[in-house]
Amino acid sequence: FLPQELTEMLEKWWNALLRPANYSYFHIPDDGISGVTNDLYRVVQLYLIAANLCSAADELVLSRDENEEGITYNLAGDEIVVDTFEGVKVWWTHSTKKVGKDDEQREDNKYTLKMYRKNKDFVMNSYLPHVIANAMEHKRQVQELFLFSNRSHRWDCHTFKHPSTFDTLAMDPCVKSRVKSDLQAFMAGQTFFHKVGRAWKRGYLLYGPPGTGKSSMIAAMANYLKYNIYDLELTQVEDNSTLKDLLVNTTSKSIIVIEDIDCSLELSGQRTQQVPSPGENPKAPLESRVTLSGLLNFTDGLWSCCGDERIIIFTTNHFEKLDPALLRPGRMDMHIHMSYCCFETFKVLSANYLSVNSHPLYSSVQSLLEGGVLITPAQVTEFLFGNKDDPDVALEKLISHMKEIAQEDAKKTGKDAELKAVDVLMKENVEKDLKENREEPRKETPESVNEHVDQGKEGKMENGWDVKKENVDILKEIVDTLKENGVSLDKMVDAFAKALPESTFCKQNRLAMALQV
Ligand SMILES: Nc1ncnc2c1ncn2[C@@H]1O[C@H](COP(=O)(O)OP(=O)(O)OP(=O)(O)O)[C@@H](O)[C@H]1O
Repeated sequence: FLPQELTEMLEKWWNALLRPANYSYFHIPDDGISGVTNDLYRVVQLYLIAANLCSAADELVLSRDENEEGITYNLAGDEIVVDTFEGVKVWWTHSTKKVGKDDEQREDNKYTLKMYRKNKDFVMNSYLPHVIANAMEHKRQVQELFLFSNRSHRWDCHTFKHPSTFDTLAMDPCVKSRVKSDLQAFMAGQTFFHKVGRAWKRGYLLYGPPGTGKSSMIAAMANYLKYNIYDLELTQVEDNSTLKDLLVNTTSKSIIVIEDIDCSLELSGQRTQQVPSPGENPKAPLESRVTLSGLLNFTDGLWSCCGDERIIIFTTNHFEKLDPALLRPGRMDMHIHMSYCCFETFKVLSANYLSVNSHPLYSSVQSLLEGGVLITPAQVTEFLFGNKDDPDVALEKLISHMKEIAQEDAKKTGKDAELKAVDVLMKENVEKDLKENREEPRKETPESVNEHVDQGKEGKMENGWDVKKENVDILKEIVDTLKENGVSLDKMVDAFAKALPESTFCKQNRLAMALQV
């Protein structure tokens, strides 16, 4: 047995002797200079998997990290895999050597990249950047995502496994493809953003009623981009300075979400730092002192550039309540309206939940939706999920629910039309009365109107005016019967008005009031 040093020296000479003069070699050990882990080693490992080169080898070493789900592949001792990039051929090998003695023995692993000497510069300047880019993309695709939530001044980390994707998201197909293209352009936009001097970030405002898929959209975005999510609960943030600490501690390639921005803070008008009033605990956690200007400093001020490739999303159910400062062009780059179900949306949900792309009942769903029934995707999914094994039952139940909504709406609309008709009638009557009497306008009071009303015994009206109860009851009965027979309220009002003798102000008013009841 020869001492280790001598063996190594002989090995070196032997290799040098064997090495053809026209080849160059790059060694990539797992331990970098001064004992720091060499990240390039892991990058090469990922690249060989991503480029499917490992599968070409006959012998592989498999391992699994307890924190990772997948298996890691490595080339076994004598395996050589060939890669070709832009017509240039290179060879990869992997070797493991035991070094040190007894207790201090450890394994040194390294990849060796062999190339023709004439291609050395190309490998340095083009091939290796290609290896790194591909490995990073692969890492992005397979890595776990995390959801961070803020507790006071720090982030708590949770594994994020939300199944929502752009395929499962039901929404207007045009809007969906616009969002996807925008995200793609953003991801690939590093050079562009830097060229035009803009921070590499993008803001989205998602708005719409509850249950239309705003949270699902955020999850779909995160899964699509492979970005972690920072769910920022503003009411838990003490002040602007804590907000700053939290935001500078978010990483690149992440989505920062502030949900229900209209409810998170009384943002409107608070553009200046609030000062705690005397006696108030300056650290009071419930009374957030984050201001709109503090928040805006992070969305488009200097601090927003502490980290690249970040997306900021605000959501709201009440677009109209937002401060115009938040909506200013250039602040939120894209406003995305998540709306009630349309037929296209329904078809996506139906395909996902029931695995059907067409059904004889689709036409009924379509006409109800196109007839103006407002139902959220969340409501639709309840019917589909609850009956996912029986599309007939699922669709029948959904249709009957939608009919109920339509009837409710018709009732409400009827009431609106009713009130509108009363309004018009009363206005016309006042004008007519004034014209006929050619008097100065007289301010009507309940008492003065009552003077017009017949002297019979009264029923109390909602508006405080008194009218004869039996007349109101009869009128209500007639109105109900006509309604049941599908006579519209406008027609009823017309018919009643005509049926009355060329009447006095008080009689017509009584009709109007009765209808209002
Ligand atoms: N557009 C949609 N596409 C697919 N599923 C949806 C959609 N909208 C809602 N859903 C379903 O309804 C559930 C609730 O929706 P989600 O939480 O995304 O709505 P939201 O608009 O964020 O509601 P809120 O404003 O109350 O937070 C989701 O888990 C999903 O199953």
